[in-house]
Amino acid sequence: MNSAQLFEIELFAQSLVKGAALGLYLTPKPGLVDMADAGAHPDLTLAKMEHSLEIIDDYLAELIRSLSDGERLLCQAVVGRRAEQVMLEECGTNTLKGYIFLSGLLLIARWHAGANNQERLRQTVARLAEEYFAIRGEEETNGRTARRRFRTGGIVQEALAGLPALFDCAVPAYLEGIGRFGCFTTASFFMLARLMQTVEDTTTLHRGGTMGLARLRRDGQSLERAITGQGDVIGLLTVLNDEYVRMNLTMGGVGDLLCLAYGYLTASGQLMGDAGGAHRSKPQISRRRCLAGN
Ligand SMILES: CC(C)(COP(=O)(O)OP(=O)(O)OC[C@H]1O[C@@H](n2cnc3c(N)ncnc32)[C@H](O[C@H]2O[C@H](COP(=O)(O)OP(=O)(O)OP(=O)(O)O)[C@@H](O)[C@H]2O)[C@@H]1O)[C@@H](O)C(=O)NCCC(=O)NCCS
Ligand SMILES: Nc1ncnc2[nH]cnc12
Repeated sequence: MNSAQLFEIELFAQSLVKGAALGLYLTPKPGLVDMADAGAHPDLTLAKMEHSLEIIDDYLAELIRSLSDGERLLCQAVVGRRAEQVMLEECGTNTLKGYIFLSGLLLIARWHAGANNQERLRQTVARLAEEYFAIRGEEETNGRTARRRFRTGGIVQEALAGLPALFDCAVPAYLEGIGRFGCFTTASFFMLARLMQTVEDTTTLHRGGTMGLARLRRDGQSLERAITGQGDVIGLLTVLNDEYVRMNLTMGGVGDLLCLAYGYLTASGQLMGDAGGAHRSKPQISRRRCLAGN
């Protein structure tokens, strides 16, 4: 390992931490913690989530140490488990459990894949996930129960398939949003809308069953329609958040994948649509269509 490689992977890790912060601060998000409230998570606060960002930062740094020491995946899995425990002990609850796994897997894959090549990265994620789930002992988690009960793949299938919700859904949606609306916030809600329509979120299934997931899909469609039809997007999201709080409905998997997409977009220089191949030109910022400017 040379210093350029180390510098690159450290930048990648920083992007993943930044991604988690961007995902957290996007407001409003139905059911999730944001700057306005804790959504349908009475056990969470913004301060606890912010503390989780520090834990993620330390955890990714520890993963880099393990990788640069040439350790095997099994050791990185131990580092991940430790981070889950630290989060439980210091925050008193699961804050970003899914993100610990997803960001760690993507970082490890980036290390092994070398260059910033999306196809190679996806294949490496899938290969590592296969290796990881072959050695991992099963435990009784909400996710496992939901996967069994609702015959769904959840985070396990997402990882084994090379993160399609990230590469086929969230990233293209964000870039399409930037191209169409020229606005970070609108593109972000567009990405959120698509994720809501796509992710097999086991936290939603655990809280609300198949009806809950169907509701998420419908709300994702309504959100997309509001964005493309220039409706009251913030108003809609605020109403949905109130309803999710009342119904005890959430979408932790969508939240994690939103954070991961921001992280990947940052790392690949595409967050502002101004680098990374397909989107080299600066977006045309139209204040009329930009929610942030309203
Ligand atoms: C592989 C593991 C991540 C274990 O996963 P499993 O599904 O068995 O366990 P869960 O405890 O359910 O955690 C999975 C979390 O993943 C998020 N998620 C859900 N669906 C998806 C999806 N389709 N795609 C991606 N991600 C998804 C979700 O995380 C968010 O929700 C959390 C809140 O969840 P929970 O505590 O269940 O919610 P509540 O309803 O509040 O619970 P109760 O109070 O009712 O009990 C929140 O933290 C978000 O992050 C799922 O929770 C894994 O544990 C593992 O193997 N880890 C190993 C170590 C590691 O990370 N290694 C890294 C490198 S190898
Ligand atoms: N903002 C958020 N609130 C609750 N769980 C989450 N998982 C990922 N992001 C989240």
